Amino acid sequence: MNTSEPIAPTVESILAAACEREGGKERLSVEARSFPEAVAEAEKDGRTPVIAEVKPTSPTTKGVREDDPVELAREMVAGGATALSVLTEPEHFGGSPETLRRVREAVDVPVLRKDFLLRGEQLDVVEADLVLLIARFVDDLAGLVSAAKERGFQPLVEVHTAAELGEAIEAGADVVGINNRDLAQLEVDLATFESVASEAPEDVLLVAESGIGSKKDVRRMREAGADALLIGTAIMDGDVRENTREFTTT
Ligand SMILES: O=C(O)c1ccccc1NCC(=O)[C@H](O)[C@H](O)COP(=O)(O)O
Repeated sequence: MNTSEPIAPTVESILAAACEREGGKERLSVEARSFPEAVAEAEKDGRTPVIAEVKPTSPTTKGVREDDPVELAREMVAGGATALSVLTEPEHFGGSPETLRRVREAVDVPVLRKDFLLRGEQLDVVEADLVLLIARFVDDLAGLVSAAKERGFQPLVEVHTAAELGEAIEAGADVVGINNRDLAQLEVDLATFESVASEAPEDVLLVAESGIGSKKDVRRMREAGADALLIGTAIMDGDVRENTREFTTT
């Protein structure tokens, strides 16, 4: 792991499970749906580019959403989502690679694989358009970014600090997610995006992640330079089509 900070016990447990998880048997080759093109299309239509997250549960959410994830995904797209994020982590988030496979087959927007991937062979478990790589947790970030690109995935490299942003750029990231949730302590602060985004080069596509719960938050992240927003909890809480519509229209 790429940090010496103390880590919350839940995150220790997530990482221990991620270390144990096996990779795929054969190297994948993916024909990815372009995320930058989907973002440009949303902007052209006057929709705020939102990655809506199919997140059945999480360590910081109460309860589990039992509805069919494919139905939820279709509703999110009907609400104007530019892309979807699907949890594939089974132990703490109620996700699975099979859920991602079914969702990607059912929709035509780009789909992000949301997991805690640590090694190249773990990329080979299921096809997706984007894969999340968390700078803080990956030892060889440049190696994993290259491994993802070689397979055809678009890596979304997640950072939480300006130093991690520098590592992500150095590693070849074109799409960077700035997570407002501190994965060491699980605290959320939207000021994180504002301070880290101000250090980002112009040509990087910036995604504001976590803790976005209102139109006011959307405006705040957009004003700070977010090209797109990743929203989970606030979309999963209630009518997902209406919630997605609320965030995609300003
Ligand atoms: O969401 C959690 O509880 C969580 C706990 C431990 C590690 C990661 C966690 N979330 C990962 C995410 O990045 C979010 O699912 C995503 O950014 C959406 O956030 P939100 O809109 O706040 O649900």
